[in-house]
Amino acid sequence: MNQKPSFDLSLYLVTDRELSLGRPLEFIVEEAIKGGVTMVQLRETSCSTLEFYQLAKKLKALLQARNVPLIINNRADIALAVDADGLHIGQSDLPWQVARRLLGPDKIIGLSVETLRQASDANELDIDYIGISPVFATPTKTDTAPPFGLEGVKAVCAVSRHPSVGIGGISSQNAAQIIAKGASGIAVVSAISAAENPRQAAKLLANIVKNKVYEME
Ligand SMILES: Cc1ncc(COP(=O)(O)OP(=O)(O)O)c(N)n1
Ligand SMILES: Cc1ncsc1CCOP(=O)(O)O
Ligand SMILES: [Mg+2]
Repeated sequence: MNQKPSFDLSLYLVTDRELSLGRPLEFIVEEAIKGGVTMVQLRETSCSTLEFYQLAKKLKALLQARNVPLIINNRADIALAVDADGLHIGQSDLPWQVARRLLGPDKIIGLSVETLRQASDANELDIDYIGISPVFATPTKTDTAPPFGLEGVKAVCAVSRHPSVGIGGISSQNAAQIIAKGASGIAVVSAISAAENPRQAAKLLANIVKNKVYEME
């Protein structure tokens, strides 16, 4: 019998090939895992369905071998096609009930919350984690709701029964504060994908999340 895989939100890499300085996606993901990434979301904003599917298939093989869950952004069809571990949806995506019906009880479903009200409403939903979105303004995604800021993260964590990750503008400079406000982890795009050394960047972030401290180098 299948069971929902246990998952660790500590350091969640969200992919973006456009920010990866010309390096292949597999390189970024492999290096990030070596540095301590615990979850990976395939999020590619300008790519055909065929290419998205092919990337998902490649990542599934790579991540399964390393015991790291693969989450697909937005596309339940692709999550099903590659038997991914889960799906991340936002407030304007497929409704969570439909996602749950399609994927079944054993897959991980993450939902973005953009307001405190959405966070408290999410307590009634059969989802597995929430993304606090965005914590800070970020050039990586500009069509967002107003940022929560650190006090917003604290308020969301206080009302939510779900584990949470902060996302948006997170770096080694502010990661510890997000964890200190009650989030289970951080989700990052540019802090790893655009880093000169993605493995080192992931290592530093993983250490900060684990120890809740900012360390120099
Ligand atoms: C972990 C995580 N949190 C939030 C988001 C944003 O989702 P959404 O609001 O649906 O925006 P898009 O990513 O679809 O542009 C996320 N992807 N991951
Ligand atoms: C996908 C997403 N959802 C909210 S902000 C964001 C992008 C985060 O990117 P970065 O970590 O580079 O700020
Ligand atoms: Mg979405």
